[in-house]
Amino acid sequence: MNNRSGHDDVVRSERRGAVAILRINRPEARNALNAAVFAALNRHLAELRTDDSVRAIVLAGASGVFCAGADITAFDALRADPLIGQRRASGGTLWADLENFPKPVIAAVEGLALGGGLELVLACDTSIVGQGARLGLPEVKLGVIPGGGGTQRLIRALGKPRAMALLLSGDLVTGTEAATLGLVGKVVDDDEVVEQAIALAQRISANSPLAVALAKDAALAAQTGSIAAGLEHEKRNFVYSLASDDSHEGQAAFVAKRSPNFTGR
Ligand SMILES: CCCCCCCCCCCCC/C=C/C(=O)SCCNC(=O)CCNC(=O)[C@H](O)C(C)(C)COP(=O)(O)OP(=O)(O)OC[C@H]1O[C@@H](n2cnc3c(N)ncnc32)[C@H](O)[C@@H]1OP(=O)(O)O
Repeated sequence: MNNRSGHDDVVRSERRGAVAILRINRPEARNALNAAVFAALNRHLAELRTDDSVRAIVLAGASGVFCAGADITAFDALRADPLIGQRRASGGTLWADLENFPKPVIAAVEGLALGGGLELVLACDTSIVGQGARLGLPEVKLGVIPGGGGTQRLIRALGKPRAMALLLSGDLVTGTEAATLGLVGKVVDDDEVVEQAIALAQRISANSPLAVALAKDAALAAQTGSIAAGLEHEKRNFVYSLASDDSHEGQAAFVAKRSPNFTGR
């Protein structure tokens, strides 16, 4: 079905054990983001948040492309949306919901991650990118600027000189260059991206879900506050993890020389 109609399968979900894979599915528009995609992503995340059988998420795109950014043909809808000015970012709170999701989210970037597509990557915890992929924030070439957190997350990821060069030129970089810059987690062969992202998600899923959530929560605090406040946040989470059933199970499994069976409590 032509997804330009905004049909509900604009985001497809599949499972690999404890890993949920979400695929943006608008190949006819290079997986460009529109209201239907945002609504579907929000719905899937809401379901996965409370599904204890899911321990990690992989975000990917259909047909060998991650995402070509916001749907440029939807700009009129954005202009007409009275809430855009009041929203923290265009597209609502998806970006922050993704960044603060209580389970790890890994972007599997094949082909293209442009504009809002790269902003999705930057909101994820980490990313696996194909060496030949092209990434960038070309918004300034369209007379707009990133509206999904790209100006803030790019400078935190790369530092001012490198971030400004990409942000103000709209230049694209390859997956290999992105890895060298520190824009992505890992670069792999183009045909291994999704499987490597799933493999990373599966390794994370074997760990204590509670410890993973507490570690992510503490690490994210480093992006917003002082190191003193971040260390206090880490200490609170450490003490909480030490008192958990999972920490007792991890200790017992080590002593008994067996694999732990974590419950996330
Ligand atoms: C009202 C409530 C709002 C809800 C939320 C809505 C979305 C809000 C998101 C807000 C995000 C924050 C701000 C972000 C802004 C942006 O991301 S701006 C867009 C940045 N991206 C680009 O500039 C990329 C534009 N596209 C291209 O450069 C090229 O198309 C390509 C991606 C490099 C692919 O080129 P090629 O392989 O040569 O194929 P094409 O023929 O060019 O494209 C194939 C078809 O796909 C359509 N398409 C591609 N990109 C987009 C896009 N971004 N938006 C819409 N459509 C796109 C292209 O038009 C072709 O379609 P057809 O002509 O019908 O075949």
